[in-house]
Amino acid sequence: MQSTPIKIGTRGSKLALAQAYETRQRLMEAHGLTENRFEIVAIQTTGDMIQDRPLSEAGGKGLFTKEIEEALLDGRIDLAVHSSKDMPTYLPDGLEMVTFLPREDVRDAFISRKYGSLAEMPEGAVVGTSSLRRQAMVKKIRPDLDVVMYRGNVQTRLMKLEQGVADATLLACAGLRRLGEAEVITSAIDVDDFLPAVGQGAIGIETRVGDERILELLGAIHHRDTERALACERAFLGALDGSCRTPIAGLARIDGDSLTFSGLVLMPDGSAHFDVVEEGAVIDAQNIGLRAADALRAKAGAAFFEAVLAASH
Ligand SMILES: NCc1[nH]cc(CCC(=O)O)c1CC(=O)O
Repeated sequence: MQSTPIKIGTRGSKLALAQAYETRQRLMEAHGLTENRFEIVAIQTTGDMIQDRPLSEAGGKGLFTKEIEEALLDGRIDLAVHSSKDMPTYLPDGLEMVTFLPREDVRDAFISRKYGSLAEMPEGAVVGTSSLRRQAMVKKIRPDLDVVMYRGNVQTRLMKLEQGVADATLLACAGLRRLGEAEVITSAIDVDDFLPAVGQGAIGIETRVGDERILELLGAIHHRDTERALACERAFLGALDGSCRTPIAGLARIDGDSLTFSGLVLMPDGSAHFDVVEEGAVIDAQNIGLRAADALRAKAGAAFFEAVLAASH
């Protein structure tokens, strides 16, 4: 391997850095390196700077990736480590995300000092979240609970809980585990009760198209089944909604050669929802996601999607 360090780009949040370190660790182990040949480059993004309003109002998902993608295209970094969940459906020309690390726990975590689960919360108790999907899912299951929306990274959201802004919050189990904070999880919610976001728990690595040197390096840490699950989930999301103003959930589960995808769209207030299940061969992952999107669109109708967008403004 050459001697100039390979530059790993990432956002600067604690979680993003933990994911970049995990990637470096896996690369060093997979290639039997004893000496660090990687430099981690933290890049501040527009999304990190906006703290005063919901991101869905500020223009959606690309906000956390633009500056990192510019660095990748400029050659200031060689690869970018992302939470797949935060990645836009379509990437800029010249970039691709084809490498995935083994997926962490995909479930959402219920976190509270007062109650053991959503079901145990009394009427009128407050759930704080910054995700439209979680808001809608909570309202779907428990219309009698209050949901307050607030922004901030994982640490900020946990702090708001301590300050009593909410009685409970929901966060991805994966992020908490990667931060070494799994002990704050009161209970992990079964995916059949609370479908995760597309890409939840999966670290994706973005690279320049055709950068064989880097792609070959990454081949050693790539996890095939995670790639296929993500291909399915991202096809589903892309076919339904490129923005993040629609509460959408989706999860592909792989068992041997077969893949089962479950998808869900909801009204932000949880008052209506439509779900879909599609199965097929793993090699057909992307088509299964597209089929699920078609089926869901047919079931829900165009008026439903218009109503969702009108309600999430
Ligand atoms: N939107 C923020 C974000 N992006 C990725 C994760 C957690 C890790 C993951 O889902 O892979 C989180 C925080 C959360 O949802 O709790």
